[in-house]
Amino acid sequence: MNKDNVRLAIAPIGWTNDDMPELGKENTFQQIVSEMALAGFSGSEVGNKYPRDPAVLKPMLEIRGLQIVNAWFSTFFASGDKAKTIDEFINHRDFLHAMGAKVIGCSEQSRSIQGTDKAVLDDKPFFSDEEWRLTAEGYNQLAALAGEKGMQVCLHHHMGTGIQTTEEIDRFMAMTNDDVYLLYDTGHAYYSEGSQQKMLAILTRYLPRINHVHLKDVRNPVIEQVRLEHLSFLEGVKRGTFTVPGDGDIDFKPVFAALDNANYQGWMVVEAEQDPALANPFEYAVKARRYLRETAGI
Ligand SMILES: O=C1C[C@@H](O)[C@H](O)[C@@H](O)C1=O
Ligand SMILES: [Co+2]
Repeated sequence: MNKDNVRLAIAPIGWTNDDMPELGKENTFQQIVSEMALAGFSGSEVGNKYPRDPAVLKPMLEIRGLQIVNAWFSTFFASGDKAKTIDEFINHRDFLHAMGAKVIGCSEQSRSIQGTDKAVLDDKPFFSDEEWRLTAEGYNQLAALAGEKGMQVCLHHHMGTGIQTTEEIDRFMAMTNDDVYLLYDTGHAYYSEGSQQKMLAILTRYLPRINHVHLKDVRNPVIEQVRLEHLSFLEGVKRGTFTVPGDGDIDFKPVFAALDNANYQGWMVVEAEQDPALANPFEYAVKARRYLRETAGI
């Protein structure tokens, strides 16, 4: 891939998991960011151990050659919580803007089962026409608010939510304006659609509107356990659904080729939540960095 176009970040979720704070609670903020830098990454997303004051956070990252590239934001438009979502979004946008980030990755969490004990492959929500209307209208407004600061908003399609499958991503992208972008997450696309081919089809269809990429690999045998035992998303994570690129069953070469051919300019973020007691986060960060050097040439 063209090194001038793409930069590499890693998410803290391998060290401390925001969805299950008991995973990695012993890992400190300073350890996390030091290990990210030592593994050879130049960006990070934001985790629950990070100081939220830009005046404190920025110098602690800068001294390690790191910058904040995005932070997760949950929206609740479909369930009618527009005013609260917009209020919180403005605070979040201003924090990310102060940190120098350019994109704001959001996930529509109305009726989401991602953090519950429901079976992720059986019980996901499906939005009504009215819920779709509210969601699209909300995201169009978020894009305008992001634009006020020269930033862009993107939707993180996610397992267990109303915007998970190819059809749902298609509907979301069709109903929103062109300044609403897609955060493409390889792991969630593969997990939802069950094949490399369908995972790639989402990527190639939306390349011009993808402005942020999460690189997650998956372990097919664990997804099979989730299916057969009707497990929740989080139970799957604890059993090892996800791992770093190159360590699981996804072939990332066509992902890199498609992004490169489309002249993708932006961040690619290694995001591989697993139990840090079973998968040492520093070891896996180094493994991911080596794989990206060898396979993507970056
Ligand atoms: O971007 C993400 C953030 C996490 O909190 C989430 O559950 C994970 O799977 C993900 O893709
Ligand atoms: Co992600």
